[in-house]
Amino acid sequence: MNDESKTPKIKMAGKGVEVFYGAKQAINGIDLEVYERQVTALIGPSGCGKSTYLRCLNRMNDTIDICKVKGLLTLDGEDIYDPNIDVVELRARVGMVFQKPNPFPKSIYENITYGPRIHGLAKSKADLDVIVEKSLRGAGLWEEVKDRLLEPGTGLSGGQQQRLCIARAIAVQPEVILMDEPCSALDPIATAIVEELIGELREQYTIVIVTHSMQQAARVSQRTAMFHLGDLVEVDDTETIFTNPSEKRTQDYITGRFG
Ligand SMILES: Nc1ncnc2c1ncn2[C@@H]1O[C@H](COP(=O)(O)OP(=O)(O)OP(=O)(O)O)[C@@H](O)[C@H]1O
Repeated sequence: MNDESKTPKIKMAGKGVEVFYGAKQAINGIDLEVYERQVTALIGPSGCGKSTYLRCLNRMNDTIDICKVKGLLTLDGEDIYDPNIDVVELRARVGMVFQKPNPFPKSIYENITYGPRIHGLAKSKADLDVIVEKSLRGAGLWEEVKDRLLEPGTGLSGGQQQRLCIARAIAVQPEVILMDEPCSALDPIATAIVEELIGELREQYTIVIVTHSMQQAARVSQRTAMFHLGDLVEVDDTETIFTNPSEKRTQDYITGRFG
């Protein structure tokens, strides 16, 4: 093993991150690093700020009027809240998959091609065809939909729709994929398929996932960050968090004593 394989690169970092909704503080000054090509899980009881923190990473909180973000957040060392940052481009580099599958009310094909079109990633229909096949294969959906690409995305099953949303996210060649409880609306079989997919995606992408399921965090992530009441309680290798956490609050949460 060379040094590089031992020390993963920091892909995204937060330093002193505070988030306010009006006068109410939801994140109390968090430092958190996300390593490249790893899955980082954000866990903690309801309302502790997991989704709020996740949304800081691609400035999704900008869409909420009363929300103010302070502190430093970087992507490859670059301040993503710098006024010169193009937010549309940032959200292509840091894509997002939501809790409820939300395909556009358009065909499977158009769901995938919308992003690449607006980002100018394709010059021709042939280019788009390649992107569609590659993205659907990447999301493990190609075999199931290749004969019905012009049918509405909303006609797919819930699990297929979520994989379509993952395909849509990867179609614009992101570097980071944020997932906010991506399996909470899925049945156990669809959940297992998406979890397996997350394992494959991390070979190419950096992933940050919010999950309420301890088992899911343990299965899919390499690092786990425990949140409580707007604080980062601790962050460590997933195995350490689940077998030997440093903090009592983490121990209590993972053993079901609160939350
Ligand atoms: N749009 C909003 N307007 C006002 N307050 C908000 C908004 N979104 C979140 N909050 C508040 O911020 C705090 C953190 O919420 P957040 O959704 O980030 O927590 P969470 O850990 O993701 O919760 P859950 O697990 O229930 O999804 C909560 O007190 C919540 O009520």
